[in-house]
Amino acid sequence: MATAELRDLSVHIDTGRWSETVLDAVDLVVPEGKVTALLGESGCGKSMAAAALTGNLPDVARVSGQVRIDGVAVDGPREWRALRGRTVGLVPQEGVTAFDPSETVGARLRALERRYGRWSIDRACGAARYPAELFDLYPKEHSGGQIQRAALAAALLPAPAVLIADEAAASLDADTAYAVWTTLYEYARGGAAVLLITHDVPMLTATRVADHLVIMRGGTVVDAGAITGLAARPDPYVRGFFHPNG
Ligand SMILES: Nc1ncnc2c1ncn2[C@@H]1O[C@H](COP(=O)(O)OP(=O)(O)OP(=O)(O)O)[C@@H](O)[C@H]1O
Repeated sequence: MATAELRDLSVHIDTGRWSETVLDAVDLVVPEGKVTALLGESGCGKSMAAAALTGNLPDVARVSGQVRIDGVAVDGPREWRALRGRTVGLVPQEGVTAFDPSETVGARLRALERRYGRWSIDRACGAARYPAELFDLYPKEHSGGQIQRAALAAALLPAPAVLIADEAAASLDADTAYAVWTTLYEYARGGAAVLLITHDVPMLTATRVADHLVIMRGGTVVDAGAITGLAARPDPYVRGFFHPNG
């Protein structure tokens, strides 16, 4: 198993049309055996943090600081290629981006099962609540919630030591979302480092799946701790997540 970390990580993006510091000196630790939840307003850099932790930053990004997996700084596409799958897995915010559009989801899942020889398809699809009846469909033929669950199954098949789930339950009904959150909790308890990016604070507070919460704003980490401590903060931005009506 492995811990994933961002150390003093800054990411600057200059597309030519505009330029922005999307992560600014971010320190973030995702420890093994635990669920860490990442919260923050839309556009504050949560998905960029997920991209950094999985070696998926845009090519145009200028990066300083370190990404460490299991204490070792990772740099360069070759190193990331070696880590993806078994060591680091991502459930992307848009599940469809986890798949090749020209291949059915079932074909992709079967290929991952063969390639890694870790979890079985039945186990991964059961844990992700992805029904086998959909195997013959292409990614675009799925609903948002269906392809999100397929993306979770795909990420679980290699049984990664670090699993980053970017709004993995966002398009799901409450019961299915609860089941997916339970899966992520149990997966962490099996020893993995799990980062869960979410806007669903009511589910977070109701389930208590997260051992630790990290709060971002404007590309920086502004606070971190357990739910009870954070919910009692005087800072209106932090407090607002837990008491939306004041
Ligand atoms: N591929 C990209 N290229 C350039 N800039 C990007 C790219 N993806 C995101 N950004 C910019 O990076 C900043 C952070 O975006 P990010 O997707 O990390 O936000 P987020 O906190 O995940 O938001 P949300 O909750 O809405 O998903 C935004 O200002 C966004 O415009």
